[in-house]
Amino acid sequence: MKPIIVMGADHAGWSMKEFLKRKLESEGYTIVDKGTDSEASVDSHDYAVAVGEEVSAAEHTLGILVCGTGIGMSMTANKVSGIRASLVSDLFSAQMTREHNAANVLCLGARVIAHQMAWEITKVWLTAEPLGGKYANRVAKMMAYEQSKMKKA
Ligand SMILES: O=C[C@H](O)[C@H](O)[C@H](O)COP(=O)(O)O
Repeated sequence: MKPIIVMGADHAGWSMKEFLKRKLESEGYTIVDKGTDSEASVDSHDYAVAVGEEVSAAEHTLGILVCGTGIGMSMTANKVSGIRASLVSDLFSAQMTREHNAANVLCLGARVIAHQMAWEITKVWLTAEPLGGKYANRVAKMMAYEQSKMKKA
């Protein structure tokens, strides 16, 4: 079963988000678009939180965030509990971040890579699956640390 894809972008990433959304819809994915809807200047933070919270709350859901570099999106999304967001610019990392790190949000930089490269990365990222075993144990440690900090707060 294909995951639901929650997407978000700031003004710098809007065009790439729209491109990827069309591609994903043509491949049969269901998209939840959290905006933005134009190239008017906005703050990436708002979209990273909106996508992160939805991915964190819902089963069988993955997120894709696009800003100029992908950096602001990834930094902010990783503040949301349950989110493992990774900024990816190459195909090997796209595969590894799913297989080894079980990333649940993909961040892309529209001022760093071309639209077509973003689509190639997205396809690899969505095809790769977390490998489990020692990798799952490492991800579990990561999430246990987050949970321990939340309890103290
Ligand atoms: O990490 C942040 C992103 O790259 C933003 O897309 C970028 O900072 C936006 O810059 P500006 O508001 O100057 O277009």
